[in-house]
Amino acid sequence: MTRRFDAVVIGAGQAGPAMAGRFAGAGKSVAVVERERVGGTCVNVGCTPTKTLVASAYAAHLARRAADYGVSAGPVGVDFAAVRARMLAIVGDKRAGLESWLAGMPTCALIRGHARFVAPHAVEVGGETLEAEQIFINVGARAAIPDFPGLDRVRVLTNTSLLDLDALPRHLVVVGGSYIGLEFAQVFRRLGAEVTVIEKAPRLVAREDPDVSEAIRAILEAEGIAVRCDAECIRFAPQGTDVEVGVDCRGGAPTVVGSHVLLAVGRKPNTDDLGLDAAGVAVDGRGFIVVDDALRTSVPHIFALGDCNGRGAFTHTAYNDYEIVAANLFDGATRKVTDRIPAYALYVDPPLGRVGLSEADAKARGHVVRVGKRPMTRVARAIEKGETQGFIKVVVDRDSDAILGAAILGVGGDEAIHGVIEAMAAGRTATDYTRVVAIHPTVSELVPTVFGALDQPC
Ligand SMILES: Cc1cc2nc3c(=O)[nH]c(=O)nc-3n(C[C@H](O)[C@H](O)[C@H](O)COP(=O)(O)OP(=O)(O)OC[C@H]3O[C@@H](n4cnc5c(N)ncnc54)[C@H](O)[C@@H]3O)c2cc1C
Ligand SMILES: NC(=O)c1ccc[n+]([C@@H]2O[C@H](COP(=O)([O-])OP(=O)(O)OC[C@H]3O[C@@H](n4cnc5c(N)ncnc54)[C@H](O)[C@@H]3O)[C@@H](O)[C@H]2O)c1
Repeated sequence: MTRRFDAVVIGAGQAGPAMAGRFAGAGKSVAVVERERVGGTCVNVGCTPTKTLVASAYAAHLARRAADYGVSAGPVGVDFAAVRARMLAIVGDKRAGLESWLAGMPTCALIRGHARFVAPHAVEVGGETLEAEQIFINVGARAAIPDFPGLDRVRVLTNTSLLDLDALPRHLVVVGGSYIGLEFAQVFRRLGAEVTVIEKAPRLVAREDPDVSEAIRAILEAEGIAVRCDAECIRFAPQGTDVEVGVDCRGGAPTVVGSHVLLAVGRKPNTDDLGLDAAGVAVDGRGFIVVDDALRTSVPHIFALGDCNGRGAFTHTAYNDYEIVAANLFDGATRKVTDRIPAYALYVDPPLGRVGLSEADAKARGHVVRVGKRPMTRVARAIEKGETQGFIKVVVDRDSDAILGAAILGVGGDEAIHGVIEAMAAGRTATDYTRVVAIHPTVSELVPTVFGALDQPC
């Protein structure tokens, strides 16, 4: 059987449902094909569940520190089943909300199953062919599982299967010390597990400046997380019911034994089983769909949005991909993905808010930079809250006074960074920022001060 639509959207992640909504809102027919769960990675196994866990872990951490605030809370216990139940309830609500939103659109059909191209204008789902004028690929990514020696002899977890555990691991070994690895590492440590992080690079979150990496490492180690960097030749072997991880670091023991292992070494686009050849859609060497500045693939009526195009790996970048494509198709705009200023947060606690270039990247691109930095120990709000780890750092182009980037590692850093994001989006200079009158007492109020104290020792 063949059904015809104005548009077919493959994947109900962060861009697809919104795109379907735009078509349906314009009275056009649209099919959304989803092979797993509506809401994709973010809602089901990414942002939403992890941030509920971060919240539970924070509550446990603060309860243990209650005496610091003059509060006696008694012994702190963690009910892992209740933590999970809270997580599942919030995830379930969010997914159900999206499902009912899609179901409420009269010209939108949600079709369950795996979609595969059979021609440039046609995909097949469960024996049925769906034809459309335009096709939008929003298939996301999954955990990369490299072919480590011994992997076939042990059980390892990914961000997806870790969420299925119904008991707290005794000792979680996290391979990969970046976003996914570090968020889970701190969560499980705070919930009561022993945790070791193993990272191949010489430092954690190595795409950040060294001072950021060092501060994050210090925060995690202070909570009892063991960190092993420079780990070459990861290999696995069973040891009873435990798993031995060979690490070959420059220093320290050559193996770490844990009850559970999480692999968090990057993501792989879900493009290998999509029949892209049948449509003539080109991918790069890592399987990401090649797109132009307007997110068109090598086939003009097919667009790729979200993690599968390699232009971003965040929920807000996937959604922004939708905004760009929709504005260009429906509103006559000429928006481009290269206009996007990179911004993101790492949800360790305290969080790292980031925008634009790091100091190292700015220098590598030839900027002569001025840097402003202030530790959280000198931020009134952080002192009052009793959470003084981290710092505010801004990077400015010496010649143009342009704001190049910022990092706020500290309490409220994920929110306070938005002042800088918005200033950069509005094209404001560092001098402009020094004239902002911010609310006292906030972490944000120190950002103008930092811009006004460039090149000064912190
Ligand atoms: C543990 C974790 C935590 C994260 N935390 C954050 C965070 O705090 N903030 C943030 O911004 N980002 C976070 N991310 C990243 C974020 O989840 C992704 O960037 C985002 O979900 C990408 O959205 P997407 O629409 O591109 O793809 P996805 O959300 O992955 O959706 C793709 C959908 O396509 C479906 N699909 C795939 N192939 C097919 C097919 N052939 N046929 C039919 N359906 C198909 C999949 O089942 C899936 O539902 C996190 C990711 C992880 C793993
Ligand atoms: N807060 C957020 O917004 C958030 C949270 C989680 C995930 N995400 C998204 O998910 C994506 C994937 O996250 P990720 O942390 O899996 O990937 P990543 O690419 O950010 O980091 C992978 C880490 O694993 C290390 N690594 C690679 N091979 C290794 C090996 N053999 N042994 C030890 N370490 C090794 C890398 O050096 C790197 O530090 C991120 O790029 C991010 O966009 C975002």
